[in-house]
Amino acid sequence: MSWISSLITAIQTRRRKRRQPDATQVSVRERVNALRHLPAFLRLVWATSPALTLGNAALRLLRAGLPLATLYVAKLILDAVVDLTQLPPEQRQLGPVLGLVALEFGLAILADALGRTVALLDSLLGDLFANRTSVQLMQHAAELDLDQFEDSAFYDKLERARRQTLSRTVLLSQVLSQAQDVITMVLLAVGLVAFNPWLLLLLLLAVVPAFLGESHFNERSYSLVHSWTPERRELDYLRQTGASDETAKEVKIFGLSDFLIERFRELSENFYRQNKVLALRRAGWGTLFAAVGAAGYYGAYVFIITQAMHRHISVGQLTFLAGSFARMRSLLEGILSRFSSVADGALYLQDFFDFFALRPRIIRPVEGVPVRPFPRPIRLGFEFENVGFQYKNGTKWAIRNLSFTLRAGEKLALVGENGAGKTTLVKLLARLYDPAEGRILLDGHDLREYDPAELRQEIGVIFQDFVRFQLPAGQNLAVGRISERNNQARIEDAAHQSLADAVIAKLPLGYEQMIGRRFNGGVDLSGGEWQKIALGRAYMRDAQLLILDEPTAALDARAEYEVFQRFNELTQGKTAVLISHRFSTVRMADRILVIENGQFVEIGSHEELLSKGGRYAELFQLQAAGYQ
Ligand SMILES: Nc1ncnc2c1ncn2[C@@H]1O[C@H](COP(=O)(O)OP(=O)(O)OP(=O)(O)O)[C@@H](O)[C@H]1O
Repeated sequence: MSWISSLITAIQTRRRKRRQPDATQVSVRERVNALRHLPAFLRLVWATSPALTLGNAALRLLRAGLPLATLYVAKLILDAVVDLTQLPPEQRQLGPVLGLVALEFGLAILADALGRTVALLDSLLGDLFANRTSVQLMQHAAELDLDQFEDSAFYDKLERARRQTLSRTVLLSQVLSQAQDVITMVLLAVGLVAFNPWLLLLLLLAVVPAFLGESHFNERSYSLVHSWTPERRELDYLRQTGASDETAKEVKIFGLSDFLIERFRELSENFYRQNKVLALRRAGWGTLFAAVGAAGYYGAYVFIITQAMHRHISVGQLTFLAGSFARMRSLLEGILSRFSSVADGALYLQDFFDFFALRPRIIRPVEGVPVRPFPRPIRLGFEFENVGFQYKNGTKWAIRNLSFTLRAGEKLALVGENGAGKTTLVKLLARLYDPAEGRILLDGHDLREYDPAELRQEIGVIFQDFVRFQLPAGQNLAVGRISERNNQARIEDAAHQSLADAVIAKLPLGYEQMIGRRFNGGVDLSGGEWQKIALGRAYMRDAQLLILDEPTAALDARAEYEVFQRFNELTQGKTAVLISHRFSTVRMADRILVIENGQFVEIGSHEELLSKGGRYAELFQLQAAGYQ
């Protein structure tokens, strides 16, 4: 049911929060500022493949000079033909003209070949770049702290960074094409300025309004998309919830599809309406600016024709100038409108770099300096000293003023009602979070003095909401110690200890059988069978502290009894924490810690606590009465 409650919370938060469209708009300055990310972006591209980047740049440079060369050869051809027509027929030599035509033909072939090669290099480089950045994204996400994942602003950032993988490869070819076109433009401009500098001014007047219009609308469009990130996340969530194997059962039983579809429709139509207004205005203004551009072009054309009529320029020059003016106009339009999309892409880069700028807080105390080595074996154990912790998005303390000792080698059971703080305590032990108050000591030293990676290696935790990996059965166990994934004997041993061996024996392909429904040929397991597999992961681990957080809730009574019998035998001398709501399991522990509302209530052995007649005794009798 957790997905339903998160959906309802999401909807309620959305409704409470009346969005102010202007608050998220991106200013021109921000867009231009975002261009500062381009050097870092190009460094990433270079690091992806220096050879492809260099090859691409060199070929584009060559390609940039071709339009000018082609126009010039065309001018030479026309002038030569006009000259020939002035001569008597017997003196007309076609040879030089044909030579020039052959040259232009060669240039055309070269331009085509270069264009294709550049496109090929772009796509190869783009693919490599997308792969590399996706890997980096995953690597960085893996380094971040758990509470960063629980923050919705972080999630939006992650989603934007992830979504933009494809557009970053588009941005790459846009930036490179932009550089190429600017070079072509400068070369053509030199020719135009030499003839008449006013033509250049006319050209700018024709194109700049279109550019400003284009950037304005791009900006609005980015703002709209940006401000809609949470809603898009919700749309994805609704789409997935409405049609996925995981939710189908409850959606059907509770008749939720109309509720989900209605919400989807409401959100998507709202977005459509806002987007439509923008698209219509963009199309209207775009047409107007294009007309201004055309007027500028034809004005210049008339001017050049008059110059030719008065014989100030030759026919060859006429075509050269008209051709280069037309070419420059389309180049300039392209450059200016691409400038908007490059600035747009650069804004997305900001999300990308913002994501990479997030730093985890739970790290080795001082990078590079040796940290306190993890004790092998643990001598004294763990000590909670007035520990307090509140979740970032929590409204109250999940744990407060908690002090107790988990002695080395003891089996400690945690007892408390739902929401008492048992799982939170375990997460603090594994340093998925750090306490906000007090401290946790390991053998007398603050847990923060140890390397968190080493600490986690020494701790094996199986959570109640363990992950059902869509992997073959053997690999699903091996995730407990992934470096041993090829050690079949160890996997089978772990399966035997967690009773998963009997489950796997029934699978058609045994340890090779894909489990879970997502992939072809996958076989799903029952809740209890999955738990046996997950428990096996604890035995794959060679940890000094084992924590089982209600991993047996779905097991039948006999299986749970057997699991814990084995667990006791197999963890002789090891420190262990068990969380269970079943007192038949809890009583097997050496000591039991009872917590309520995140606070210490009592600690002692089953017998001690029973004879004390406190909270534990009360809960125990309550459950025992249920069985009578
Ligand atoms: N990620 C989270 N963000 C915000 N609050 C949380 C989060 N996880 C747990 N809480 C809150 O912290 C408190 C303690 O939760 P915890 O999961 O530790 O309880 P528990 O004793 O393990 O409960 P259960 O027996 O139901 O598993 C609860 O009030 C819970 O709502």
